[in-house]
Amino acid sequence: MNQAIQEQPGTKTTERLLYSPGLEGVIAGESTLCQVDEGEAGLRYRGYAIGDLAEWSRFEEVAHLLLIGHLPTQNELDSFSIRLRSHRVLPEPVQRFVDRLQPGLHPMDVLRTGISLLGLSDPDAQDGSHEANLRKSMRLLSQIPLLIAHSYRVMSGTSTQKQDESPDFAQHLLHLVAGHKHGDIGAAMAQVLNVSLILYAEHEFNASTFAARVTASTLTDLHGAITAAVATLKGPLHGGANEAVASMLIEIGSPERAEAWVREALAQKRRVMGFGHRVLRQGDARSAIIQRHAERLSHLCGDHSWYDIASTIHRIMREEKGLHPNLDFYTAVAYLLMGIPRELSTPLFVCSRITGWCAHVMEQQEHNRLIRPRALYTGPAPRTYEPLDRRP
Ligand SMILES: CC(=O)SCCNC(=O)CCNC(=O)[C@H](O)C(C)(C)COP(=O)(O)OP(=O)(O)OC[C@H]1O[C@@H](n2cnc3c(N)ncnc32)[C@H](O)[C@@H]1OP(=O)(O)O
Ligand SMILES: O=C([O-])CC(=O)C(=O)O
Repeated sequence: MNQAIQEQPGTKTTERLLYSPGLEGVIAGESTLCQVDEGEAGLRYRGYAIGDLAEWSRFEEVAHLLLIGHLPTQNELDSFSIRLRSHRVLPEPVQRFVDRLQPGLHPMDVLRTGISLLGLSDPDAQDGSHEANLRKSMRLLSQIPLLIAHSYRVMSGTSTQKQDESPDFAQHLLHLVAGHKHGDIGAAMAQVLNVSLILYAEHEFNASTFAARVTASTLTDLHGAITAAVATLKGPLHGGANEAVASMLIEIGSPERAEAWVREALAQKRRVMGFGHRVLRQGDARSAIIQRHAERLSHLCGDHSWYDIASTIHRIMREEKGLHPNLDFYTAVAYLLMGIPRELSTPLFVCSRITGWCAHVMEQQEHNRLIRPRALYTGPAPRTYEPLDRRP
């Protein structure tokens, strides 16, 4: 038994087992994918610092790092990108599902069901080998943006975008979800989206990844594990927080209203979305990176209002609660500036986290042990069974 865990506040030991509500502080498995550290090292993917990856890489390089295991050479990146582009098509049954969607559905629910359907059409559906899982992961990485964009367009009754053949993942995604963006501002938006995809790609045993690993640990299929992960990400305590932050910024509307709004929320003991973290109690290294990009994009767009509302909330939360923003907070500012519909904020998270999820599913299945913890029973003491006709 791990001594550090025993010392966690709120943990109780039963006769032989340890209990930590919400599994806080529990090491639930091993992983080579990512190191979450609040200290100097910050966050690292397979050993590489998040700051370096965000500064220098294309998202496809990070996807290659997580899925294949190393940063690609130029040749490897070219063939990885060509493979991704070749998968930019939705299978017929999925396209039919999309074409019949009605307005009013949440894009995360559509995505969850759509990914499950993609599993039915996948040519490797019945193959659970590592090679097949890698092929499925690559297909999902390309199909998910199309699924999100096409279904959003059907549900909102907007016209179909002209096909964008850009080889660059972030540029293609921006075109799909926010339309064509021209000139320097378009290039800057694609660059910030690229950074946000890198920051969102992986974060060890967060709730959605853990859900994927629990599902994968029964040796079920990859699409099933990813469907569970998408359902888990949707909640506002996890990935759904980026949409909730966008809603909050829109509701506040102008920088002058921000301080009163957040003080009122705190007075009513409401949670302010985009703040706090189960593990990163001293701050989220990713937040400072996306904040810097959101501020730069505000200058370039000549629109400071979202950023100013956000920085006022940030100041009050620090002063009043000592809480730090997490990755979702300033990401919402960047996405609003890009013209991304707020309901697509969490689906965009999926476009990136699919890499981390798939890498975890493969890692889990390669060193599998069924994930099956215990519960601390708190129900009634043993009692006598009364047959139906003798119950009062
Ligand atoms: C990509 C991601 O998934 S990052 C997380 C995204 N989620 C959010 O932004 C939602 C808002 N944040 C939260 O709800 C929480 O901070 C969580 C769920 C992320 C972490 O929660 P926990 O580890 O369970 O923290 P916990 O609930 O113990 O909070 C500790 C204290 O901080 C307070 N607190 C935590 N987050 C917030 C918040 N966002 N707003 C106001 N108060 C908060 C709690 O009320 C609690 O105060 P108390 O001790 O006076 O009761
Ligand atoms: O680690 C977590 O609990 C949540 C998070 O920041 C992420 O999934 O990126």
